[in-house]
Amino acid sequence: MKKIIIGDQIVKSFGEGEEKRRVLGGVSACINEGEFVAVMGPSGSGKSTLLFALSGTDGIDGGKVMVDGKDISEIGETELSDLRRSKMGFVFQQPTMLKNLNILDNIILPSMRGNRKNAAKMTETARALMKRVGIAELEKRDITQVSGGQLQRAGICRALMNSPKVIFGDEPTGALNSQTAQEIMDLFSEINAEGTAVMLVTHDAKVAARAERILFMNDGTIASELTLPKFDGSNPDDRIEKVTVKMREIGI
Ligand SMILES: Nc1ncnc2c1ncn2[C@@H]1O[C@H](COP(=O)(O)OP(=O)(O)OP(=O)(O)O)[C@@H](O)[C@H]1O
Repeated sequence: MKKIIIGDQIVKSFGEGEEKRRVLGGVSACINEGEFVAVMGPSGSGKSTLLFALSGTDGIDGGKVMVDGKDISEIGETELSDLRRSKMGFVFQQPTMLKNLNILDNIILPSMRGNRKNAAKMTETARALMKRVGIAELEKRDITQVSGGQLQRAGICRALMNSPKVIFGDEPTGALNSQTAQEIMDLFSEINAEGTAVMLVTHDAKVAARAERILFMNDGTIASELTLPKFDGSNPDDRIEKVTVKMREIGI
């Protein structure tokens, strides 16, 4: 299977001098085309740091990250940001959106950079995505006039604007009630079933159980891995049970 992202022996530290702390201690992890990967582990184990390293959002101190066959340390800032914009989408716990723009413009804005000529096409794409995730009627609303779940749907539209090869999510359901979280996870599963790879950082076994590979981090390393069949909606409870058993086994 083709690997879209390869992280090889990634080392990352924060702080200086005596305060310096190694957060990733030589982590190797990849994302295959169309794969759904979850990253679990205790708070502070390095999950988000790994996500930011693999997506080229943050630099690393050692090792290598390859995106679509390119070593990202060997390309300039502009090429890296183009690569991130064209191949990756990002969904966070709470989408950061601009208060003075409506939902539609917030979805379009990040993909417009350097591409103003395509405004009509972008609007068309955004409208199709909004319809698809069930928020078509909200395009003119301010971001303060929608629910947390609706805002997260808008965040997912924004992440999908450039048809990325991979979507990264950092606790995308962390701020949602369980019903809305389930709906958002259904959306991630659908997006993945259509061929987009997904990597989600989560503390929630229910969320991780949607993945086909779960990386369990501990203290800056991948302590264990669990593989499940691709999610097709069947046996959700069995999958969650497998994840929780594994979590207990490795003590997280
Ligand atoms: N920009 C930063 N500057 C300094 N320390 C940082 C920075 N980002 C992360 N850290 C530290 O690195 C460690 C790992 O952080 P990270 O956010 O990757 O953990 P995590 O497993 O995602 O945790 P959580 O589940 O709480 O989100 C933590 O001790 C954190 O305080």
